Amino acid sequence: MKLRGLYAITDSQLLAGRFLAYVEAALEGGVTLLQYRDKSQDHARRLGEAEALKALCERYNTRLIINDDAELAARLDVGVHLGQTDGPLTPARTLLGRSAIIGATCHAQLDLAEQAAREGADYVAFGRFFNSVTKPGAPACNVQLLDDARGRIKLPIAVIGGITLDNAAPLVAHGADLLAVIHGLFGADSTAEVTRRARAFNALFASA
Ligand SMILES: Cc1ncc(COP(=O)(O)OP(=O)(O)O)c(N)n1
Ligand SMILES: Cc1ncsc1CCOP(=O)(O)O
Ligand SMILES: [Mg+2]
Repeated sequence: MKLRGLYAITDSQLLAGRFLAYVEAALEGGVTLLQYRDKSQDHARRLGEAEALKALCERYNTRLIINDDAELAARLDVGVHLGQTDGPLTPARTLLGRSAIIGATCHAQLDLAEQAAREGADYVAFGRFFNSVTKPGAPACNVQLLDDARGRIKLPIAVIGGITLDNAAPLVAHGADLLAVIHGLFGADSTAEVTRRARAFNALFASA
């Protein structure tokens, strides 16, 4: 499977009261990867929501990724995204098996991406590229990093942080494979607008 296109990420506060409706609207518009990102410790709710997302993803032929939590990913037999403080990649691969998608946060550092590749990641993620309402304190980087990554990083590259339809095109032009988006996708007033945005993000790849 080619990892290229929109990488939709959920946010439990932003999606409160409209969680599954907005996720389904995004899937309707086309989502390559869907990440369940919930920073709470409410394990029962997290399990229930992740199971509901897995069922939705199966209907839309989309791969589900769990943020931070390799154990939950293993329980659901889906992929995981691990940041630099979320635990090592090698045991996660052992736990999840060869076919699971495992992604790694590399901030603005190519050496972290090369290390993640050596440790068996399926994609690497750089960011934040723009101001992010969701994670304002994330380390900043710019498109020069994507230029530098060309030739050095063979894995698909996800970009994240403040990405909207207005600023995403240069990231794709500079080699991004996956646009990882929270607010720029789900910060919409209606399900119809979420679907429109998802389609528009994907269209950026068709013309690249
Ligand atoms: C696709 C993608 N890229 C980066 C991140 C950030 O991961 P991390 O640094 O572990 O921060 P949190 O998301 O856990 O707050 C991500 N989740 N997804
Ligand atoms: C999790 C994360 N890591 C770096 S920026 C970010 C937040 C992305 O959310 P948004 O698309 O709303 O800026
Ligand atoms: Mg994390």
